[in-house]
Amino acid sequence: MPTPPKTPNLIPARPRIAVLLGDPGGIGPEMAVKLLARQRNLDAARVLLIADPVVLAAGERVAGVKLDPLRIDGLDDLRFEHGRPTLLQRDWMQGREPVLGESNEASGRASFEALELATAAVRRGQAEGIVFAPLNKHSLRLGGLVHEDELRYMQERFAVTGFVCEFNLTGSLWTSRVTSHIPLKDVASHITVEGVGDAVKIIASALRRAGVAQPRIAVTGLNPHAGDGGSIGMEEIEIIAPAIERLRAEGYDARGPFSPDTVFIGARRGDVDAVVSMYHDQGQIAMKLMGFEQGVTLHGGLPVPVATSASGSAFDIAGKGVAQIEGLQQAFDLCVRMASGGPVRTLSSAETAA
Ligand SMILES: NC(=O)C1=CN([C@@H]2O[C@H](COP(=O)(O)OP(=O)(O)OC[C@H]3O[C@@H](n4cnc5c(N)ncnc54)[C@H](O)[C@@H]3O)[C@@H](O)[C@H]2O)C=CC1
Ligand SMILES: NCC(=O)COP(=O)(O)O
Repeated sequence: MPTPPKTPNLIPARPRIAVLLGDPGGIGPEMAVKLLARQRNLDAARVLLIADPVVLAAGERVAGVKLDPLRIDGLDDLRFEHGRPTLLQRDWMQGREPVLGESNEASGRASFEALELATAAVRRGQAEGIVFAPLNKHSLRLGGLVHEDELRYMQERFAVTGFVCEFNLTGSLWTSRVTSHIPLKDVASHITVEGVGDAVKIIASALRRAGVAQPRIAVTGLNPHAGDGGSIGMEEIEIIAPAIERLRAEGYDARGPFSPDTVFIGARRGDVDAVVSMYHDQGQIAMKLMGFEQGVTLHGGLPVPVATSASGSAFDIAGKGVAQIEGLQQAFDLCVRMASGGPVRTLSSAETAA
């Protein structure tokens, strides 16, 4: 009879994480290769790298590192060896080198197909999480994405009928948003009592899972100065304040509506655990200024953690070898912790370095 391990609690769960290179024309391949060149990441998880070989080779050249993957032919053949990523490669680019610094159909298709394969691995019960290096939404569209964004695409692939929402994390502060990747001119018509309620509830639930028993959630207004008593717009009075009242009656510690331009002053000093904004830039400009390098995006509402860096495809520095990977590292760490049932917060730089 085999001897049971003496210290089972110290054995890492090593969840299976699908890792994607992101947009071939950007810094994603370089970032993903740098991430997987860190031995501690291969010790923490069983990595399934899904990649086009030409894009991977380009990423290796820019990063100045060569990975030593275990190659498999398909998901039916999935296996892992400790300390090496498993590589499932597909010739999406048909042998063509990625064109750095631009969006095009080939890049979009390669990114999109890799995402499709990663969701297939999850659906087949062969991966407990997904981490992708930065995608580019314009390329994705050229490559066939018809959804609002990759989150809504994954929602459909995972047959999630409930509300999904992007979370952006920097340190211990979280944000969610009522609208996400839609034109600014359409935002006001998408702000509803139900939408505000959904965005607060989903982040409250995520924070509770992260160990915050009664999350304090600040809700922004839509208009300058949260409407200034109705003199600069009525959405606060007619929609957002009633939504907050309803949430408070249901037991949520929702506060506001706060002026969108100043809400992060209190949030930064720890007055709240999360900020729910009405649209992308209300939250992301502040979050990126507070911690662009460490920022993480988590795709809330999906059956498994799907995480990426807050930073994007950075076409302006593609191929230069200067891409930082702290955000992607944080995304990977968070995904591994969530997939193995551990704490959900992001770590400080000192903790990450330890
Ligand atoms: N994780 C993801 O998949 C994300 C994807 N995006 C996508 O990226 C595309 C471009 O977005 P932008 O707004 O131009 O923002 P961006 O984050 O790609 O670039 C903004 C600025 O930050 C710099 N930068 C970005 N990442 C860096 C890194 N890792 N190391 C050093 N410098 C870095 C860039 O050089 C640029 O000056 C869009 O299509 C957007 O949808 C944006 C954010 C996250
Ligand atoms: N799905 C990742 C993503 O869209 C991140 O970009 P952002 O819109 O949160 O800036």
